[in-house]
Formats: sequence, structure tokens, C-alpha cells
Amino acid sequence: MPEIVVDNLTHTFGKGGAEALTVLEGINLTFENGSFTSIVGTSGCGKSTLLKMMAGLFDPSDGEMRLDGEVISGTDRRRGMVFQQDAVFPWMTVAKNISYGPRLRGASNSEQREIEAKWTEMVGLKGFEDRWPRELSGGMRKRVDIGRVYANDPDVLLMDEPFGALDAQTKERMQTDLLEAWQQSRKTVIFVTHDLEEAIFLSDRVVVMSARPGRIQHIENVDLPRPRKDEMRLTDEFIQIKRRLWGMLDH
Ligand SMILES: Nc1ncnc2c1ncn2[C@@H]1O[C@H](COP(=O)(O)OP(=O)(O)OP(=O)(O)O)[C@@H](O)[C@H]1O
Repeated sequence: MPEIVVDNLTHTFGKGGAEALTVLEGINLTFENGSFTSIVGTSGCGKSTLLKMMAGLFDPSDGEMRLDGEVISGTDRRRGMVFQQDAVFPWMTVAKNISYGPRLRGASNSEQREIEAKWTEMVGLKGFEDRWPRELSGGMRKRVDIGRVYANDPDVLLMDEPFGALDAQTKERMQTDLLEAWQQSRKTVIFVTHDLEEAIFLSDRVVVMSARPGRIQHIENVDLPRPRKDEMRLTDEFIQIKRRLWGMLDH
């Protein structure tokens, strides 16, 4: 069953005003349940805007998005978002950050412990449960962020350049770990990135957007086998996809 449908979506900031700016035009996309899709495109083509609208942070000026047939409007824990800047609470330990959402919804102490144990392990933070965010590296804080979103048990994870601020080595490790968590949970993931290699490595599909106003320029199905291995980045098939997509972007 299709999970998210973006139906003829157009978005103009300040519509009707002198400074009106159309950033997205005529976007039609379907994200299948459990799929991993990346969205790439030159800076300013509206990738973050599209993702934020899927999160329900604001409504499109035309068209609509539906999750299982229901029009998306407003935020909902079924759609969890991870931003580039981590959103970890500095006054809570790793475990408390992770169980924040369930605690807010009245989960019992034992349910919270269970969720903390499951997700600290899944995001590679076992043994760090009682640490404070100030004691963690950037990559570890990102893991807390991802664990916290997963702990809410969303249907869809919306990730806006979550690894953009990390060094190359940490980034590669985070990509592999994210894929492992995704393969176990099979949530639908929509992942915005500037990094073509990251997009290809992670995804079933890479959506290429044209420069502003962003339109869908191309959809690349990535048929590399899973589980993905780091060495795949060096295969001819991988490099060919990268070259093809690179040629489509405005540099
Ligand atoms: N709230 C807003 N009001 C007015 N214009 C906005 C607003 N948010 C974004 N924009 C503009 O919309 C365009 C698209 O922005 P968006 O952040 O979606 O692009 P992007 O593709 O994610 O860019 P980048 O890759 O650089 O993050 C930009 O020109 C930006 O200045």
C-alpha cells in the first residue's frame, strides 16, 4: 500500500504579495511503505521545504500530501523529523532523551525502560545511557536524535541532511548503522542530502530535483543489493549511477 502521496504540490512563500517566491512546482511523488528514498538537488531548490511540509510544519499553497489516504496537516508523531542540527535536550541523559516522547504520552516507567534499552542499542549507544549530551561527540548526539525519533514509533522518518555536519568517517558509519536500523524496523524514510554518494548508498530511489522552482527532474531506481556494504561505493555500477546523477545537477 502506498504510504505517502504528494499530489500536484506547489508552494509559494508569500503568495499574492510583491515578494512571492515559488519554490516548488507540480510535485507528484509516491513513497511506498517501508521504502528508503533520498531527495537531491541544488541548494535552494526546495528540498527542505518539501520535507517540512511532509512533517506538517506548514501547509502547501496548492496541492496536498496524504499519509494512507489522510491529508497531512499539522505535526503528528506518525511523521518524525530529524534535522541537520541536533535537537538533543542538554538537561537530559541519553536514555531520558530517547524516552522523551513516550514519557510525554504517559508511558509507564517499565515501558520507558524498555524503549530506552531497545533504542540506545539500535542506535549504537549501549553503555552510554546515563551520559549527558555535553559528554558526547557530534555523531553520538546525532544517534540520540535518531533514537528519540524512532522511539516515537513513527510510520515515516523525515531526515533533513542529518549527517551534513559530521566528518566523512563518522558519516559513513552513521549511514551503515542507519541502514541497519531501517532494515530491522522497515519504516518509510525520506532523506534529503547534498551528498550524491550518500543518497545512492542509502536508497531504493533517488529523486533529483531541478533548480528553483523545484520540480521532479528524474527518479533513479537504485538496484544495488542489500545489505549495502561500504565496498559497493567503489563498484562500476555505483560509480555509473553517481556520474549520471552528477551530470543532472546544476553545478
Ligand atoms: N519561510 C520562508 N520564507 C520565505 N522563503 C523561504 C522560507 N523558507 C525557505 N525559503 C526559500 O525557499 C527556497 C528553498 O529553500 P529550501 O531550504 O527548501 O531549499 P533546499 O533545497 O533545502 O536548500 P539547501 O540545499 O541549501 O538546504 C530558498 O530560496 C529559501 O530562501
